This record gives sequence, structure tokens and C-alpha cells, in this order.
Amino acid sequence: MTQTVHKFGGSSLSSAQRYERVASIILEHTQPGDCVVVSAAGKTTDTLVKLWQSYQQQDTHVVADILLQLNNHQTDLITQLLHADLKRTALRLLHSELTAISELIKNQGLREAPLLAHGEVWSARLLALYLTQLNINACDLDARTLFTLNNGQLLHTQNAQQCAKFITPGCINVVTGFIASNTLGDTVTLGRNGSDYSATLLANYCHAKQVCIWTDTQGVYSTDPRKVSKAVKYNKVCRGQANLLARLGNPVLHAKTLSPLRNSDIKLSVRSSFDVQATPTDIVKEGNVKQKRFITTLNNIDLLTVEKLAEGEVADVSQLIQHSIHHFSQNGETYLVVPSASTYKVVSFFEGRANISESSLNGCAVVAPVNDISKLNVLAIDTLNAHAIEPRFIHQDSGYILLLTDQVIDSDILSVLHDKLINKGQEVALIIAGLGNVGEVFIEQLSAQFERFSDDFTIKLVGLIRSETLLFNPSGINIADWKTHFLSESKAYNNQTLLNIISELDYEHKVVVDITASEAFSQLYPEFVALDCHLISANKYAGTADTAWYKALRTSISERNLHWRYNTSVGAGLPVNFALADLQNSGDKITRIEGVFSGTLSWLCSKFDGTIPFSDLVLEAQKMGFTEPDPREDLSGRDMQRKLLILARELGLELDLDDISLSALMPETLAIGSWDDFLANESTLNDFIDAHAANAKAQSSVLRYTGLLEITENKVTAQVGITYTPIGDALANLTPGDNIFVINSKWYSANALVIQGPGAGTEVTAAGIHSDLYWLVQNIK
Ligand SMILES: NC(=O)C1=CN([C@@H]2O[C@H](COP(=O)(O)OP(=O)(O)OC[C@H]3O[C@@H](n4cnc5c(N)ncnc54)[C@H](O)[C@@H]3O)[C@@H](O)[C@H]2O)C=CC1
Ligand SMILES: N[C@@H](CC=O)C(=O)O
Repeated sequence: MTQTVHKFGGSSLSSAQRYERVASIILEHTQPGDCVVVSAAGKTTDTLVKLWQSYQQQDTHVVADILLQLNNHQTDLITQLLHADLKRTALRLLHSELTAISELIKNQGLREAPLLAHGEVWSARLLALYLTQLNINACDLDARTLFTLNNGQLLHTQNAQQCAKFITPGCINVVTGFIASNTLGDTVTLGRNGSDYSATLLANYCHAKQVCIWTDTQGVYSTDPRKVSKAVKYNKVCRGQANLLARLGNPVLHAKTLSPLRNSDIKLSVRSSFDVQATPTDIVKEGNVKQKRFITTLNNIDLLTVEKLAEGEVADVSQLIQHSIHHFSQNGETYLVVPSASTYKVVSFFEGRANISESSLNGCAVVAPVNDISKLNVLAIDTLNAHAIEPRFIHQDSGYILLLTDQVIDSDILSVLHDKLINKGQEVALIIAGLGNVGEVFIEQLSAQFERFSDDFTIKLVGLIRSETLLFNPSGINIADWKTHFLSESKAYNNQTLLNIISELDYEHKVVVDITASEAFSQLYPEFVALDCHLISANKYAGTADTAWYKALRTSISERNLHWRYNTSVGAGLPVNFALADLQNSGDKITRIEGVFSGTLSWLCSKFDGTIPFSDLVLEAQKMGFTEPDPREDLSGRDMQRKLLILARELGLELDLDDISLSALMPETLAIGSWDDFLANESTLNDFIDAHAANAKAQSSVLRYTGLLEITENKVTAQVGITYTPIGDALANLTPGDNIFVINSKWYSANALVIQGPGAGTEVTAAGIHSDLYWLVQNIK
């Protein structure tokens, strides 16, 4: 039984490497009985169209060149992918087909549709053979045996029977897209983008559960991401809006594709075959998802008026020109939006009932929730006018606006329109993990921050996570009484539940704020990123994970145009990372960073004068919210080692934790056992500290815990540890709890740049996380 119909377009099959990738997707995402619909590889259909045109023009040289080009391309794919007998079979079949084409050309018997069909036949056969070679049970299937049309109308009952007969339940059925036959057995094509249509038809006939369109983009965006870098990918789009988009110029969706799904529960997803981990866009039934805002562009179109338009005529003429035509009524007239290249055919179709009202138009369409349309119309016209564009024809309807202009809407103007019309409607979902000392204060400061963002975005707190329980409300948690809600409504969860919930969130932007100190939670970052979440971390584990993992995370964040902020992981609220980035972006080169990077150790060392046992001070620091959940993470130097590594990576150094030498501010034996064991042995700690303090004093110094990162031409020194700092030194005279970063660089060589201030504490850390959130919002808006 067919569960899923997958469809791969030409760009996903344009080289042997891409076939390999498609095969690995099939291996992972299909089960026996599933269908894989394929288009012609790469630009094969275009090449076949050129062959047809050259044949019609009797240009024998060009015909010969194109035949050679087709032969070379297919032969290359076959020889790179197949071995032994399979290769010989494929080459023999290709050779006989190309010979047959040459014969038809010679005898003037070539016909367009069967010629174009070769593209899909070749790719289906090659993919099926390649899967067979990989020991995957696969067969190729020519859709001309499945789909029959009579006078352009699909014979649904017969086609469903043919599908039941020919689709093999025990194997992966690789089906040619784009082609069908008529009742005489001749080849007919389903029009450009017909393979998507083949996939949804097939799903309908086979009662599949879903259709997955694998393409070269990551899904459906608010506008063309090739033209507007800040285009937003939507994870869910309702069918009504998808239909409108398809008729109004969206390059990913096609109206025909959606029609077989109209009265079914079949799910349609658009996924990237280049980035399999990326979240797809799901096209879902009306009412299951909020309506979004989109802008499409239209180029080179004519506006036709038509008299007495009868039901079904738009579908028929769309079929004739193989392009979905949009139509609407205004002031008693019925208009058709037609590509200029097809106007002649359309006018002929209506036999005197159609007239050209406006010709050679460009412009754009804004698709948006019904309630937003009127205000967006005014805003769009104002924006175009501000760029000296006066729309020649405007139509406002339920759910969209059509603005037709003389000028092409280029990417600059499209970007401005996108900024003004799309951004304001966007929502940001905030998920906060870690409701401890810092987390609580961060949430308390949140309402005031949301007010400040209200001009840009609507931000909603949708998730609150503790180690074992989770409170989730996709419509937004009331911040004023979040604690009461958390106590009464939070539920136990596991990682998979959390990821499922996040993937279901229907927001334009998602931000996970990690205020835990949990390594396990940080290990979920790659999965959050795969779900298109931005990240903000106070937690230091991800930033100090091993180099390979860290680099892979960074790569997928940048590939998805996401952001990761972690300013508070070093220096709490102090703008250390900002300063380093700024200096480096403006051409400076950092050579040395020295200082005290732990608020806890700064406070402990500055406070300690021998009158109060050191272990009591540790407990006091813990109570003030300075320390890590287990203060031994601070005393061991590990926490400061992490901070130094984060700084080093900010400078582009490829280091791991173990590359930073460390001496602990406690005896090694105390690292073993529980926190209670530690407390039971507090005298060992106190003796250790007393001894160091006495040694320091003997050298007219004080006990401090410092870090150093020094970069010379051929050496990197990275260390954290105990130092005896001379009494007059700046590092010896810090306010308890302060951090100090003494930065030397090309520009600050003799006289260092110094950043100093509180390096721990709930208020300053929470404020630092808010600063990251502010930065993030500014950069996604
Ligand atoms: N306290 C400070 O001054 C500063 C803290 N930080 C960092 O902020 C983070 C939080 O610090 P605090 O609030 O002081 O710690 P905390 O121990 O008070 O809070 C941590 C919270 O995270 C929760 N948690 C632990 N594992 C979790 C998991 N797997 N999923 C969800 N929640 C989990 C705990 O239940 C706890 O509520 C730490 O990573 C710390 O290094 C950074 C700069 C300064
Ligand atoms: N334990 C840390 C808290 C922030 O990271 C410190 O004191 O520096």
C-alpha cells in the first residue's frame, strides 16, 4: 500500500551526486509500496524543447548538436552511477531510444509530446536501476500506463484502477512525472510543473497519506528568498492561501498540484532535497493554521476581459496554455490574468468573447489574512508611490491585492515592500528553558521588554521548561502569573515531546532561550536549529563542546539564516563578546586577554580575609545566585576554563577545553562525590585556601583566580588558575564579584582596553540575556 508519494524535481537529479543524495533520501524516508515521481534530470526538458524547435525549423546542425548533448549527459549519469550489467542495459536502451529519435527526425515523423517524455523516462529508469544496484527493491513505471485523459479530462475511475493494477506493493515504484496518455494511446504532457501534479494525482488515486515534494528550496517563503534575503519560511500554509499563491506567481506552488487534494485528507509537504534536516512547509487544510502574509511578483502579463465566462472554462483554458490562470470580477467585468506569451491562444479559445484590457504589465500580489487586506493595500500603494511607481491597475479582493504596474518590481523594491508589509505581521515564539535564579528574573523583566518590541513584532512566551516538567501554550502564556500556571498546568515531558511541540508551532520565528546549566539540554541545539529555532544561551556547554560538534552547529545555524547569541556565557551582562566582535569587524587583531572571568571566584577571593571560613563564603555566594548550580564547577576552574574557550573561539581559534591548562581552587579530592560529601569535607577546602592565602601574603600579594589568553605569531597560551597578585595590581583591587577583561590588540597595544563590572548575579545576567534578545529581534526584523 502506498503511504507516501515523493516527488523529485529536475534540480534534485541534475548530477550523479544528486542522484546519490536522492537515493539516500529514499532509503531513509520511503517504505515498500511508496511511489517516487521524478522529473527529467537537470535541464533535460529544456534541451528536448530546443530539439523540438530546431527540428521544426529544420536546423539539422543544431539538431545534431542537441542529440549529442543529450547522449553525453545521459551517458555521463549512467556511467557514473551504474556498474556492470545494469550499466550495459541502461546504455543499450539509451542508445536505441536516441537512434529511434534520429530515425524519426530523418523521416519527418517526430512528435512533440513523446519526444519530451524521454526526459522523465530516462530519469525514472536510471533511478530505479541505481536503487536496485543499492539492493533496494525498486521498479520504474511509465505514467502513460497509469494516467489517461479524454479530451483533456482525466479519466479518474479508470486511472485509479490502473494505479491499483500497476503499482507494486513490495517495491519502491519510480514513476515518470509530467506524462500521461490519451484514449488513443498517444503521449500527452501535463504541462510545466506537471510532475508535481502527477504526484498529487497519484496520491489521490492510491489513497496515499501524504505527498512530499522534494525541491531545491527549503519550502514556501513569504516572498522569493532569492530576491529578498529576509524572506521568512513558513512551516505551515493553508490550502486556500496556497491556491491563491499558485495562481498569483509563487514559483514553488502550482494550482494544478493542489487540485487533486481538494476534498482529501492527504498532507502535502514541500521539503529541501539539499537540506534534509530542514523543517518542511506543510500545506494544510483550512482552519488548521493561521493565515500568513506573502508577496509574489508578476512579470509580463496581460489583463483580459471576458464575456459570459462559463463554469470550467478557466480550467480548460489553463489546461490549454498549461498555466494556472487567475480570474476575478471588478465593476461588472470578469478579468483574466494571462501570461503575455499565451494571450493569443487564450483570445482564440474564447472565440471573440475575450478582449485585451491592459497589456505588458508587471507588478505584485499581496496575499494576507482578510482583515489585514485594506490596510496593506494603502501601505503597498504608498510604498510604491514613494518609489515613483504608480500602479496601472489595482484589484482588492478577499485575501489578496493585485497591484499591476508598468515597471518590474525588482528585488530592491520587493525588499522594501517586504519590510513594510510582511514584517509587521510576524510573530516570534519564545521558549525558555531553566527557571532557576537567572531564569526567574529574566521572565519577570519580560513584559516590559515585549512592550518595547511591539512596533516590530508580536512576541509571545509559549514554553517554559524545567528539567522534568514543561508548560506549553502555543497562544501565549500569561507572564503576570506564569508561576501559578506552571505549578498547576506543567506536565512531564521528554526530548521527543518537546521537539514535536516546537515543530508544530505556527510562528514565523522561534527562539529557544537556554538558561539552564545542563549539558544534556545543550545537546538538543542541533535539533532546535533543524526546527528553525534561533538560540540564546547563558548555558556554556554548547559553546565549549568539542570542535567538530561546535563547528557543525555553527554551519547549520548559518545555512538556515538563524542566529545564536550567548553574550552572558562570558562576563554575565558585560558586553565582552560585542566588544571583541566589533574590534575584529573593524580590522583590529586581538593579541591578549587577561583577567578575572568568574564572578563567583572574584567575589570569594576578594571577600576572603581569613575571618570567615572560605567554605561559608562559598555557601553565601551560592545563596546570592552567583555560583553554578554545583559551585564546584566554579571552584574547579572548569567554568572559567569554559569562558576562556568561548573567548578564544570568538577570536577564531580552534581550541578545545583540554587545550586550556587549569589549576583548581580546591583540592582535587573534593571533586569526587556529592555536594553533601563536599560540605562534609569543608575543612579540606579551608586548609587549602588558608595555605594559598598565607603563601600569597608572604609575597606581598593576594590570592586571585585569573585567566590568560595570549596569541603570538607561533604560539597560543591559554590558561586559568590560581595566582598571587601583587597588592597594587588592578586585579587585586576588584570590587567583590567584578570581572575584569584586559584586552590588548593591534590598536590597544601599549594601553589596554579594559572592560570591568559585575561578572555574575541574577539581575545583570538576566539583563544580558535581554540584550541578546533585543539584538536578535533587531536582526530578524
Ligand atoms: N548566575 C549567574 O550569575 C550567571 C549564570 N549564567 C549561566 O546561566 C545558567 C543558569 O544559571 P542559574 O540560573 O544561576 O542556575 P540555576 O541552577 O538557578 O537554574 C538552572 C535551572 O535550569 C533547570 N534545568 C536543569 N536542567 C534542565 C533541563 N535539562 N531542561 C530544562 N531545565 C533544566 C533547573 O531545574 C534550574 O531551574 C547557567 O548555565 C549559568 O552558567 C551565566 C552568567 C551568569
Ligand atoms: N559561576 C559563574 C556564573 C556565571 O557564569 C561565575 O560566577 O562567573
